[in-house]
Amino acid sequence: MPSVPAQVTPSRTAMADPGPLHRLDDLEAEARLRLDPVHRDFFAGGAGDERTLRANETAFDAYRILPRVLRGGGERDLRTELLGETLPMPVLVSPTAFHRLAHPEGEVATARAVGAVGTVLVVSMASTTPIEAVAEAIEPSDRSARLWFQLYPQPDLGFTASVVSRAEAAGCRALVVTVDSPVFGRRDRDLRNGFLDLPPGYCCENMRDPETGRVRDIVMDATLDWARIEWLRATTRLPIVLKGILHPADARLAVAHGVDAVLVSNHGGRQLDGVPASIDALPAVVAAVGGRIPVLLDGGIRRGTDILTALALGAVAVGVGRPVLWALAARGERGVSQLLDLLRAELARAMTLAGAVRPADLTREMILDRVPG
Ligand SMILES: Cc1cc2nc3c(=O)[nH]c(=O)nc-3n(C[C@H](O)[C@H](O)[C@H](O)COP(=O)(O)O)c2cc1C
Ligand SMILES: O=C(O)C(=O)c1ccccc1
Repeated sequence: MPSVPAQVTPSRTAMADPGPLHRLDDLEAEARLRLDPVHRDFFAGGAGDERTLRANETAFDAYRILPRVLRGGGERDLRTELLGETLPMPVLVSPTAFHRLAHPEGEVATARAVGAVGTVLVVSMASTTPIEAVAEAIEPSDRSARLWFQLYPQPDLGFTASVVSRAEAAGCRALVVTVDSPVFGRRDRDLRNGFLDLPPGYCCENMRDPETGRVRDIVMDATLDWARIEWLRATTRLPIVLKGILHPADARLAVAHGVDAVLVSNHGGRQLDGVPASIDALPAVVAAVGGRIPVLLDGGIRRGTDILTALALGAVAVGVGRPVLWALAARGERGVSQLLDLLRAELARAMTLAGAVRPADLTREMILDRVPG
């Protein structure tokens, strides 16, 4: 029998081509081998007992797809209109912090991969690469790629305005304002691991003060209210997306305040534990918005069939968070490309099998809900 080396942790330099990607789950397993366990817990974890974190994925089990047959149509057309632009598919990359903890190339690798596919990367305010460098990473030939900027509005309005100006100047096409975080969620894994801050050598580059060069801490602001959304509306001409809407009454208020889109999200189960899975909160928000603005969703999207279910329940597009971090940690830029290609292929196949040529063909009647496990 050949001897097996005791050292199983693959080194990055020695890594052979990982080959094709058949299953999104494989990325998480590969990432686990490569990540510092403390960072892995930060990426994987949720708030409290992680009930919402688990629910985001398992809630999809209660929905079944009722396909239509004999509808023909040939090749699928996944193009999606969103905020005045055409995306190649209804999938965005949701904002996640600290990509350089997943891979040395960090947000630059993510941006190159998303750029090549031509969809939207929502760059986190807690990015470990400055927004300008993320924008530069996208090849000029990938001009259809878009960056949106995720903002935690800071109590210092002048500083908030300067961050928004930076995002505008870097070419970001929308502002995604996270509204589910008036305070940081309590995450037991991070507390137990003592993960409180970035390791030396890393920082939230978008928090650098334009005058002093000092990097500020991100403040989760419990005074944030609708008046601040009005202030933002008057501060920027960029479209505003509110991220973290779950209650239909808030969706109505968002429309009333001239917001351009809402993103149904529970922050991947990292803020208030015990809130519904995103997919379960979606139908009521869609009903409240009544088609006046687009509704997006993130949380627990792992399969093309999950995307199909969300679109049929009224989302215009979905975001993926953790899968991108696993892809980046496991395989770098190539992993993120493979992940997006896999989701696109799975969605196209699911739509073909369900008899939908375009996302608009996916309707509420094609989903059976409350199916017992
Ligand atoms: C490690 C990590 C960091 C995140 N950082 C941010 C952030 O900086 N800003 C934000 O609005 N949301 C952040 N999120 C939430 C994601 O944007 C998204 O809502 C969530 O990950 C979607 O769920 P999924 O991971 O199941 O796809 C983060 C999520 C994770 C897992
Ligand atoms: O961890 C998060 O979910 C998150 O949103 C965040 C925000 C600021 C800094 C680090 C992470």
